[in-house]
This record gives sequence, structure tokens and C-alpha cells, in this order.
Amino acid sequence: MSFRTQPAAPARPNRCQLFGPGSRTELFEKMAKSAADVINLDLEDSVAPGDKDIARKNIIQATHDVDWGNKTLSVRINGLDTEHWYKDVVELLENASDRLDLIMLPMAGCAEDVYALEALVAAVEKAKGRKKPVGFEAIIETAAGIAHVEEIAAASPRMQAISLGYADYAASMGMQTTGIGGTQSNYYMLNEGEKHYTNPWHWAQTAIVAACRTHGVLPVDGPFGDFSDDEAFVAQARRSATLGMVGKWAIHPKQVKLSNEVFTPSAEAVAEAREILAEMDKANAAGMGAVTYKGKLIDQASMKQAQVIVDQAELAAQD
Ligand SMILES: C[C@H](C(=O)SCCNC(=O)CCNC(=O)[C@H](O)C(C)(C)COP(=O)(O)OP(=O)(O)OC[C@H]1O[C@@H](n2cnc3c(N)ncnc32)[C@H](O)[C@@H]1OP(=O)(O)O)[C@@H](O)C(=O)O
Ligand SMILES: [Mg+2]
Repeated sequence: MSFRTQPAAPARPNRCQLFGPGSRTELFEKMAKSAADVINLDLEDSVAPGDKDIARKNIIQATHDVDWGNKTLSVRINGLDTEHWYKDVVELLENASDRLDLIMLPMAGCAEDVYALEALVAAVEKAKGRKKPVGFEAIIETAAGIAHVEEIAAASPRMQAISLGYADYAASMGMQTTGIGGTQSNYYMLNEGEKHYTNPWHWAQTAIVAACRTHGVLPVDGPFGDFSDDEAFVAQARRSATLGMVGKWAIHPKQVKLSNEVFTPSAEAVAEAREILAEMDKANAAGMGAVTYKGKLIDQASMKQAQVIVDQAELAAQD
């Protein structure tokens, strides 16, 4: 390991983040009753421009009136290039209850965006004597955001999670698609007349995972727009879990169960991970650093891999 060790990410379940517009109050109780680990009440893209003020009032009220259980409660504010964001922050932190856990920063492009948000948040928290500092999460969804993802991940001790926002990311990168995540019909390799589809989001996903893991932040997969296609949602979620992401957004309640299943290690995977740890403990006690398990090599690194699976299962069991 480098002398600069890898900090642990927040030890809380984040298998699914269910989004809902702050302008649709009839959804709030349903969101609170869902199996999502995180609730994102939205002031940005799912709220029409003319409804920003009422959505903000609805969300503030919901922090007082709705029983969010042990979920992580996050509010997505508007982007720092809008006339809304400062009102989102000030009115939220002047009026919302202490139930508010996180503020989600969309369209994050550089560390200075996080710095500006934190300066305003800290001032209002101080002015109002708020006892519980809010945490941050950010969305990487522009060319600048992915280009500066590491400085964004490192920009504040409040930063708890970073997500990939597929639609804005595609638009910002000039990608020829209106798809929100998933397989893209023109992104394939041709070999002897056969189309082999590959993943146009792979680089962005792995760049987010690397930046997050380096700075002790949770990497999260963003939205999958086609909520009529469960199989494609699960395929995208499985790729993300394999890459090291801890969860995925749900833009419809039917996606919550699918996401929780993918990001909760199966009983078989946990049993095998525990066997690997036990086999390696025996090997180390016998002075062997590398041994064979089910015909394959396992060694000290295998213990770290197995511990990831066990830790994920233990977090999911917290729910
Ligand atoms: C694109 C990227 C994003 O910004 S994604 C995050 C922002 N988007 C959202 O927050 C959208 C959230 N989802 C919705 O607004 C709605 O689900 C919908 C518009 C997609 C569909 O609404 P509706 O037609 O009302 O849904 P159904 O009739 O199928 O509802 C069935 C049932 O479920 C209840 N419901 C609907 N939505 C939700 C929800 N979000 N949470 C909880 N419950 C929900 C609905 O009331 C019905 O309930 P009932 O059975 O009791 O009637 C972008 O940032 C990027 O990537 O860059
Ligand atoms: Mg967006």
C-alpha cells in the first residue's frame, strides 16, 4: 500500500437513491415508505422552472412532517449557474429541520464549486445555530466535472458521495444519443460481421470510482431512464457494482428493489468471501502467503477483495 492510505468511505447503506420532484408532494410519503436507503428530494431537473419556489417550500415542510425513518435524506439544489441555488441553500438551512442529512450539488465542474457551496452553507449554519452540519454529495455530469473529478472528490470533508449524471453528461460531451445510461445502439465493434456492444460510460464510471476511493467518498451510479426495461437496468447496475460503485439512482419506485438486489451481495458470494478469509487465516498461520482455493490462487490481496463483499453485506444488513 502507498504511504498515503485509502480513507474509508461513509459506513452507511447507499444501495439505492430514490428521486422525486419537490413539486409532487403526493410522492413524499411513498418515497419514505420505499426500500431505498437514500431519498433525493429534487429542486433541479425534475421541477419545472415556474415551480422552484413552491418545490422548495414543499421540501422544507417535508423535513418537518414526513417520517423518513432511518433513510439518508438529501435535497438536490439547482446548479451554481442558476438564479435559484443560493435561495435553495439559504431557505433550506434557515427553515428545514435537522432531519436534512445532505445537499446534492448538480453539474459540479471544479473544486471551487464545492468551495462556494460550503462557504454559503457554513455561513447559514452558523447564523442559524444549526447543530448538525449537512453533508454533501455531487453529480459528475459535464465534461469539466469528469475532467476535474478528483479535485471535486477532495474538495470538502463534507463530501460523502459522487454520482454520474448520464443525461447531462452525454449532452455536455456532445454524445450522439438521447439515452440516459445503458447500451447505445451505435457504440459497437464489428468483428467478422458480428456487432459487439461495449460500454460508452465505462471511462467516466471508473474515473469516478477511482477519485471517490482515493478520497473516502461513495461512488454511485446515476439514473437509468428507461424504467420499462428492468433487464437493462439490472445489466447497467451489475456493471457498476463490478466497477466498484455502491449503489444506483431510482427514478421510478420499481427500480428500487432491482437496485437493492444488485448492490446487496448474494448469500453465496458472502459465504465464499468468508471461506476465502478463513482459508487465508489458516494459510497465514501456517506461514503460507498464497494458497489454492477451488483451484485458484488466493493471497493477501484476495483477503481485501473478500472483505469488500463482507463489508457490503454487513452495511446492507443495517437497513
Ligand atoms: C436525468 C437525470 C436526472 O435528473 S434523474 C433525477 C430527477 N428525476 C426525477 O426525480 C424523476 C422521478 N420520477 C418521477 O417523477 C416519476 O416516477 C415519473 C415522471 C418518471 C413517472 O411518474 P408517474 O407517471 O406518476 O408514475 P407511475 O404512474 O408509473 O407511478 C406508479 C406509482 O408510483 C408512484 N411514483 C411515481 N414516481 C414515484 C417516485 N419517484 N417515488 C415514489 N413513488 C413514485 C406513483 O405515485 C404511483 O403510485 P400509486 O400506485 O400509489 O398510484 C439528470 O440529472 C442527468 O442524468 O443528468
Ligand atoms: Mg443532470
